[in-house]
Amino acid sequence: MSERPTLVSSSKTFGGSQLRLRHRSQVLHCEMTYSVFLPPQSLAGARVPALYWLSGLSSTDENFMQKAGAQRVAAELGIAIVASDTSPRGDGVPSDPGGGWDLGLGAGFYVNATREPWARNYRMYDYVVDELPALVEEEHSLSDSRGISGHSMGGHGALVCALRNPGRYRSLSAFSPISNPMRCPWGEKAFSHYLGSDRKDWHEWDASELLSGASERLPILVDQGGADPFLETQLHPEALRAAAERAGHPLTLRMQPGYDHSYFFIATFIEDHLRHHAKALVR
Ligand SMILES: N[C@@H](CCC(=O)N[C@@H](CSC=O)C(=O)NCC(=O)O)C(=O)O
Repeated sequence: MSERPTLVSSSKTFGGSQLRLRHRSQVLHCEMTYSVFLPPQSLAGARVPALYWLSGLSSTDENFMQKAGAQRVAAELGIAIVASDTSPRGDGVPSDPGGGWDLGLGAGFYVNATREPWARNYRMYDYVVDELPALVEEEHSLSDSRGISGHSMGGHGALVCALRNPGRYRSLSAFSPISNPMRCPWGEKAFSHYLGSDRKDWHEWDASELLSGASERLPILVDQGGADPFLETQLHPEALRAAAERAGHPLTLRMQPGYDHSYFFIATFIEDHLRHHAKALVR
């Protein structure tokens, strides 16, 4: 069990609390910061469900909380939101030797790295699936009714975390996910560093590969901007659609004409995602 987090900041919003906290991660061997929105129902003593949010490349725990505009509807629905950082951080944590923003700091890809120099710190999968929920459920009196969502690299993370852990999440969605990381430049770069060059080891971290063997058919909502500059090179939602059709997996993939990859797009459709999650989380 991790030691108790310390409060970095606290602001009242929509009758709830927007908090930022730091703690020592046993899994990542570094200090980590996370953000949590607690709805008014939580402050009144209810043990509320939580939506876990995973952000994309170059983000921290703050991007979603500051830009997505999720708090008003989360307060109405009585859902907490927990946003993780996107990689381990701090002195001694390695990053991209080439100085890129698609590997290393801000780019943990929500996998457990097996290769050096990454293996000691880069265990974001264990962090977001196990360590962080255990910590926040205890610290903020959240229920173990969990949903998961994310954007781009975080959309990939949300899909993989849910598909690998039947029963752990009650709801799943993603914005512009990297749907087939084994077959796009961002994923190939990250996986070859974190997991090594044997592509057989990559399958278990690729949502389009995992769908066929999924033992749970959790409905997935995906929104994808039609004017996203990364759509054709990096994201490949058509691979996820094809895998879902082959597997008979319930996927609602909505192409949204004219929208790009930014948080302006996420802010436009976040309410639909929160209501999708609430159907499974709020009883
Ligand atoms: N740092 C880069 C921009 C990288 C970028 O576009 N990141 C996206 C996620 S991309 C896939 O994971 C993002 O969410 N950025 C944060 C934000 O608040 O928009 C650059 O400077 O070009």
